[in-house]
This record gives sequence, C-alpha cells and structure tokens, in this order.
Amino acid sequence: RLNTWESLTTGIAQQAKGVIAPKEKTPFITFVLGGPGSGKGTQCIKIVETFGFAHLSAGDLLRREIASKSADGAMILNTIKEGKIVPSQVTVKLIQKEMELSDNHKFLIDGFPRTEENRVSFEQILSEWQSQIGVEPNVVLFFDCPEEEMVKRVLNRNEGRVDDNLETIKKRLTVFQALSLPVINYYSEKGKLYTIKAIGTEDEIFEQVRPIFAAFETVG
Ligand SMILES: Nc1ncnc2c1ncn2[C@@H]1O[C@H](COP(=O)(O)OP(=O)(O)O)[C@@H](O)[C@H]1O
Ligand SMILES: O=c1ccn([C@@H]2O[C@H](COP(=O)(O)OP(=O)(O)O)[C@@H](O)[C@H]2O)c(=O)[nH]1
Ligand SMILES: [Mg+2]
Repeated sequence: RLNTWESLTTGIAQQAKGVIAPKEKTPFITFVLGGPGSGKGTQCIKIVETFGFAHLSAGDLLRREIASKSADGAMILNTIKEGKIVPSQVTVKLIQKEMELSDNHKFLIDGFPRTEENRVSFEQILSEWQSQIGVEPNVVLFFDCPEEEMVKRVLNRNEGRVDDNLETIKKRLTVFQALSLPVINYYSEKGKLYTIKAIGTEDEIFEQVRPIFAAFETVG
C-alpha cells in the first residue's frame, strides 16, 4: 500500500518526468544550520559526494525565484538585502516542491529553518505527508563558528551576492542570534543536534561531519 508520501511524490514525479518512479523509502531529513559564512554550503557538497543526499539550499531556491522574476521575486530580493527572513509559506513551498520532484529520499536542507515559525511551518508539512512516522527531522547539524571568522569568509565569498557586504552581514548576524539560535536550542533539547566546530580546513571540518552520517548508514 502506498503511504501518503509515496502517492503524493509518485504523482508529481510522473507528471514531471513522464516515468513511474515510486518512492519506497521513508524520507531521511537533515537540517543544516549555522550563521552566515559558517560553511554550510561547502560541507553540504562533501556530504552529497560521500553519502548521496539531495542538497536543497533554501537561500539558493529563494535566489532562483528572484532570477526567474516570479511574483514573489521583488519581495524576496528586498528581504535578503535587509538580512531578514522571507515569510515561511514562500520558503516552505519551494522546499516542498523540490522534495517532491527529487528521486532521492535523503535530503540536506541547507539554511532552513531559520526561525521557530519556519520550523513549525515545515513540521506541519511533514506531518501531512508522513503522519505515521512523526514530524521531526532525523539529524540537525549546527556549524558553530566565531563571528569574526564568519564575517571574514562572507566578505571573501565573491559570489556577487547582494547580502555579502558588511552592513547586511551585521544584520544577518543579529537575526541569527535572535531568531535562529532558538531553533538550534530547540533541537538540542530534543537530542537531535550535532554541533560541529566549524573552524579549520574544509577537510578537517568534514572529518567531524562524516561519522555522524556513517553511523546512520550502518543502522540502515
Ligand atoms: N573551513 C573553511 N575555512 C575557510 N573558508 C571556508 C571554509 N569553509 C568554507 N569557506 C569559505 O567561506 C565562504 C562561506 O562558505 P559557505 O559554505 O558559503 O557558508 P554558508 O553556506 O554557511 O554561508 C565561502 O567562500 C567558502 O569557500
Ligand atoms: O529559509 C531561509 C533561507 C534564507 N533566507 C534568506 O536568504 C538569505 C541568504 O541565505 P543563505 O542560506 O543562502 O545564506 P548563508 O547562510 O549560506 O550565507 C538569508 O540571509 C535570508 O535573508 C530566508 O529568508 N529564509
Ligand atoms: Mg550557504
């Protein structure tokens, strides 16, 4: 019997690709959290290479909306320039669509949830899809990085982002402290949080990340 997740995702996958690709596996969801410049995106690439996850960057999905000149594009651009958080319904819808279109069942959700409101909205979606197996992510990674290091990295990022300037970075750090740390604390209390000391080389940091996912691989 198809569960809710399977029937939903199969229907959409068929429409999109013209093939029947039933999803047999329970989704495995990882949230990747940490301040701006803490190295989330960089480590996600390594996790994808090593463990075969689908990488969904909330920031990339929002930037894609801006680039495609969609109805929400101008609002998203202004919000990002101000270092504020886009309304949950917009971000959750984009993430949901990507998950439905993916052939993968292992998801890295990078840079989301950034607020308690983001978290609750996403968990509501999960609960509709998979009421039988709970509404929590399986793993929450927290890249813990000193502010001065994050500022240095963001100013050197060179991706032409409208928010990678000192003025916006200061706002983003304030938003991170006020709105995102409560989400991290929530998952810490739930026993889901894996804190990574996010200083050192990319490879050194990945050696802290690797055993977390390796442990889940052996469990199955
Ligand atoms: N361990 C590291 N040491 C130095 N620079 C890093 C490290 N990891 C990532 N960077 C660089 O810092 C910048 C921010 O990294 P990124 O992965 O985009 O972070 P985030 O997604 O958390 O904002 C990028 O230019 C990246 O190349
Ligand atoms: O769930 C999200 C993710 C991102 N953003 C916005 O997009 C910006 C860039 O996010 P991204 O994750 O790309 O930045 P990073 O932390 O990687 O530097 C943030 O500052 C927010 O303004 C948002 O509103 N909601
Ligand atoms: Mg990023």
